[in-house]
Amino acid sequence: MSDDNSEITGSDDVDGTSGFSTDFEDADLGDEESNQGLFDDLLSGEPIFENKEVLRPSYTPHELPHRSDQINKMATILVAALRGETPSNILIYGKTGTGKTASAKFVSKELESTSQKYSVPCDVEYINCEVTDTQYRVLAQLANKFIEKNKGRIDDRIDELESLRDATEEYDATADDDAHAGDDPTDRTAEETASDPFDFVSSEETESRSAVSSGTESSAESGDSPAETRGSSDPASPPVTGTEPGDADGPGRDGETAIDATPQEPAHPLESTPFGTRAEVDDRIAELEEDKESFEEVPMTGWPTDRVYSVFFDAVDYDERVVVIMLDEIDKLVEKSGDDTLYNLSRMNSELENSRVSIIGISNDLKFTDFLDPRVKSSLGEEEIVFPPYDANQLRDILKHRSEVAFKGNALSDDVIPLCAAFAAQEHGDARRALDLLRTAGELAERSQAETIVEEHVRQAQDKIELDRVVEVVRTLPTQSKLVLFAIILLEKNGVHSINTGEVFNIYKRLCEEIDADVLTQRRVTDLISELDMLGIVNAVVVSKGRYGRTKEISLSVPLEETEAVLVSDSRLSDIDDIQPFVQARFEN
Ligand SMILES: Nc1ncnc2c1ncn2[C@@H]1O[C@H](COP(=O)(O)OP(=O)(O)OP(=O)(O)O)[C@@H](O)[C@H]1O
Repeated sequence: MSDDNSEITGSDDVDGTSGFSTDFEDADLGDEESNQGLFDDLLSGEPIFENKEVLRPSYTPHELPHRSDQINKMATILVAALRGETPSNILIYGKTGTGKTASAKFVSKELESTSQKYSVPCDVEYINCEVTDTQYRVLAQLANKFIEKNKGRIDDRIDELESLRDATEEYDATADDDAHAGDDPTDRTAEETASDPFDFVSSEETESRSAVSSGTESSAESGDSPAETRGSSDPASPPVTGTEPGDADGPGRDGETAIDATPQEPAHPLESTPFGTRAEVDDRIAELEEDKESFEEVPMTGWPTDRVYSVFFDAVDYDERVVVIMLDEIDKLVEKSGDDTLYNLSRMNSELENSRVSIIGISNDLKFTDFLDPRVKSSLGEEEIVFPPYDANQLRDILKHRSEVAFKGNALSDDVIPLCAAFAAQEHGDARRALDLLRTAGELAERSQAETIVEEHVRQAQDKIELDRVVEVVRTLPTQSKLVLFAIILLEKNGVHSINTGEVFNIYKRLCEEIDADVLTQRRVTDLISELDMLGIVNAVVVSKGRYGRTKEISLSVPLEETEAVLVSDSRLSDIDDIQPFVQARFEN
């Protein structure tokens, strides 16, 4: 057995790059000799980053400079939820990277934590409609989230009720014992309390016993019966269960327990609860178990939408609470599947009995409400908050805040942040782009083992990000557009300048034949060239040829080799072999 272990240990050694060694001696030797320092050099350079994660889009910052107006406005509207009222619906607009999602998430986090602090039930649910883009999926996702929350709450309640039942059982058993024993309960109480003052159960037992003494013996004198004692208290005040305060079946337990449970008159566990007997507690537990069983999760496809809606509706209305539903990229939902979801969500409040729903819609597209039913439009846009683009100075502040945590002390030269901010400000004031630039510049500096990030790294980062964008756009083009682009690339590669549509079409046709693709008409190919122009991949300008009319002159606006490499990585286009002679043959014709 120990041999086996030594083998495993030896082979698991991270330094053992020469392969598996079977005993410790080999492994030790391997440490020295087989390690060729692949990672050592990289590790030895002073790392530029202190914490790179804070520059990633997934990181939610604790501070959002230049967004306090928008954040305060959101908070002013949503505070209604903490008062148990329904907040107005909110529409948030702004271009990409202007901090809409980050601000909305920040506010909702605050809202949820404050609601917990003051025990006001309020739930916020976030949905990204770019991913969840049909009514079915939105409702199903919401239904399942609320079912999960409901189950969690039911479990908590059951736990509390079980503790209450146990405490009652114990209390009753003790009451019986004492009634038969005829001891002096007061003496025993004192002894037990002294023996372990911090033991909750024993002290509760103690209290129970003294309660028995006062409830049975002394009450005979005072005329109080235990039932009367119980009944006399406020039904809304808390049970003495020893469990954490929660939302069992009546709020506001804490202080009152302390006041009620005087040493002389310790409370019966069911006092101040809506339950008269242990059996009633058991019935309530059974009822909750049944509720829990009755929730049926919605499958991700297959049900009629009205069934999904009704499950969602019941799940939301199961509890008294305010629900805030945050629909990010809401325009994508409307674009893909119309405004039915928003219509259904916005009319829910008139039918809900226990809960209230409020919607926050977030969109990049200022015009999407033009496509909404007027009723949905007015209900959704009760409040509108605009997120303007950041200017270069604001981006500078944002980057400064983040860079303090992200980088080592002297890793940034002075001109880096202003340059990143300036580049991103040109791109419609996009904070995401600014952060990407800064992170990529840092990575490039780290890769070249530089000690500081300088202006040149930022410029390289700008080129790299641009190229990454191009690669992504080209990679996801439909095959026909790829063929048109390939034709343009082949022409450029062969030194053809001022390429016209006819030339592109001829090469395109040959490429289609080569890979057995349908050949589109020249008019359609012209449209595809215009689309490539709009994506910034080619530049197509209309030039007048005098009496020969007008024609389009096309040139590539992206790096040729990298773009070609992306195209041939497509399995269909990679079938085109020996491209060079093929194009030349075309020109010799
Ligand atoms: N004021 C700010 N302070 C710090 N970071 C910010 C600020 N505004 C935006 N960011 C950061 O910029 C990035 C983009 O922000 P966010 O996702 O909130 O933009 P958005 O407006 O929702 O964009 P999109 O519409 O593309 O989703 C995130 O990493 C975010 O943390």
